[in-house]
Amino acid sequence: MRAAISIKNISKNYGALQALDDVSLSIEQGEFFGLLGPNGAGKTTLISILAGLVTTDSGHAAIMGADVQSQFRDARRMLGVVPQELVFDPFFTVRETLQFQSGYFGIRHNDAWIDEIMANLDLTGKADSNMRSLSGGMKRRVLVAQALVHRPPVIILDEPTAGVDVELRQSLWQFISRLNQDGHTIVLTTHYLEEAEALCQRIAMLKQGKIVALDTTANLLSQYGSVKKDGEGKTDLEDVFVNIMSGGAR
Ligand SMILES: Nc1ncnc2c1ncn2[C@@H]1O[C@H](COP(=O)(O)OP(=O)(O)OP(=O)(O)O)[C@@H](O)[C@H]1O
Repeated sequence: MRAAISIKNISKNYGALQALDDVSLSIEQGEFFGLLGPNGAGKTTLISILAGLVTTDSGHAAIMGADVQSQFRDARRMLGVVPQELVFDPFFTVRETLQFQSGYFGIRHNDAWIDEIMANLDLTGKADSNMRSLSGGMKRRVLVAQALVHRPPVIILDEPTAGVDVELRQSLWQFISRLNQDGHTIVLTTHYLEEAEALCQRIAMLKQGKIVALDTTANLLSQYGSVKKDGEGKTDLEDVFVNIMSGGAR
């Protein structure tokens, strides 16, 4: 079976800064995968390369077998990206925003699917509201909806729960988990490590542009978790993250 995402020896410099240093990674179809790392580790740069927004200096990446540069259109059609930044045209309504996004992928008459996505994200009541009138959390829901209009098999979410309330986080995770159960490949970046621990089957950790850990969540916990001094209490992904990032991993 083709990998959902294949990344081979990718490096990327911004001037003197090496944002990615020979990164290789394969994410299988149907995985719920976590891409973690401190601020500036290179997560968004990697996602931008996969989305065709940033070019690599060396290496290759493919989405469902389609090269992100030489087969850009095919690769982009296979991918839905929920970006970190809340960027919208303030004059469109929610429905228009989603129709416009469908048009970008050459899809007409997409209203039945748009209605279904909006219902799942509790956006139906806001369908005719202008984007500028929405709260930050509602805008975040529209970003998720936008990523799904063309029914991509692979979905990347770049810190989708930054600054959103508990209720939305939970409904978002229910919806994303259901998409994963339906066979979608999900890649998540987040600084909420308890979310990654609960949701992701496998995790890669980036530090200064390099992959410093790549394993199942269970293996990372058993190999890099701290044994609490009093012998009580469970180790968690935050322990693992701190241990790996401080270089103190066993
Ligand atoms: N367009 C750019 N020009 C110059 N430097 C950039 C550019 N984009 C990113 N960088 C730098 O590349 C490095 C990696 O940034 P990136 O945004 O990929 O990290 P990140 O892991 O997504 O961080 P965060 O968790 O803060 O979102 C950082 O040092 C950043 O300042």
